[in-house]
Amino acid sequence: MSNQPVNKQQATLDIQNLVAGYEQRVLLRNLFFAIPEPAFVAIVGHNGCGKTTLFRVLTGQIPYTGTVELGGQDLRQIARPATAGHLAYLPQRTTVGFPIRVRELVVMGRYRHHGLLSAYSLLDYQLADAALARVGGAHLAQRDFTLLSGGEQQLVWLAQLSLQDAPLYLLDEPTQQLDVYYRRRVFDLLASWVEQERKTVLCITHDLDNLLALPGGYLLNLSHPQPSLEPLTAATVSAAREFLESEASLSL
Ligand SMILES: Nc1ncnc2c1ncn2[C@@H]1O[C@H](COP(=O)(O)OP(=O)(O)OP(=O)(O)O)[C@@H](O)[C@H]1O
Repeated sequence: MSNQPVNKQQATLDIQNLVAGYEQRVLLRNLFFAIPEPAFVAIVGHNGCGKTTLFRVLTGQIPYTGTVELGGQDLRQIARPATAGHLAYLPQRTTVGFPIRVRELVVMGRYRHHGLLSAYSLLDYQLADAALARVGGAHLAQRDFTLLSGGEQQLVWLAQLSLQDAPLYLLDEPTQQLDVYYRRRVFDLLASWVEQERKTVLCITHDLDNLLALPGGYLLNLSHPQPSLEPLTAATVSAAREFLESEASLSL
């Protein structure tokens, strides 16, 4: 296994004939897609169709057949993709079991520059404050993270994630617990990661309404019998909604 430095010019993902699941249950069947340029990709589909399972493949947590390349490198050759800086991952649920100030948690997004528990510099804290401000969470900086609401905690994780500076971001329902204002704000933030920082953002979401306002990208419907990347437009989002709302799509 090698952890070669990430080539930032190849911030793409290439998946060929991916098959993955659990024991007797195959959830991802012969999946093919390639993201040639930094882009926003909305991953939609029914509960249990395999969206998080795809992220478990990409983060090296479960076995698979087929090939997956991150930035031109075979995923099988990368020991821990997140630790090595190839990607940053925000799971659906993340808990912290001890009291910690929000600012201290956010600054840990700089861990690859320092190690998780080493001393962070003034610059690191300035970056952490700026990241919190960008998600609309500046007022939370001195609060105890464990006492925040679920939505406030989600904003803090997004701020921490933005400091990780990886070419590929995997977000599992990042707006799940947020109110309507912050949902819009988070999607705008993700769009800015693509446009201004040239990141690729894979975002699992059931929030189809907010996808309509995004400036572009792709849609991947994993409930479809043969999922493929489609351009993210009002027409494709409406078609995906119609498909997912139909009784027939559940039995496919
Ligand atoms: N470790 C496991 N062993 C066996 N089955 C599992 C395991 N983890 C998940 N599953 C099952 O695999 C299926 C797909 O799970 P996954 O988390 O990928 O769904 P999802 O598309 O992300 O759903 P949701 O929208 O509800 O989050 C589910 O039925 C789940 O119960």
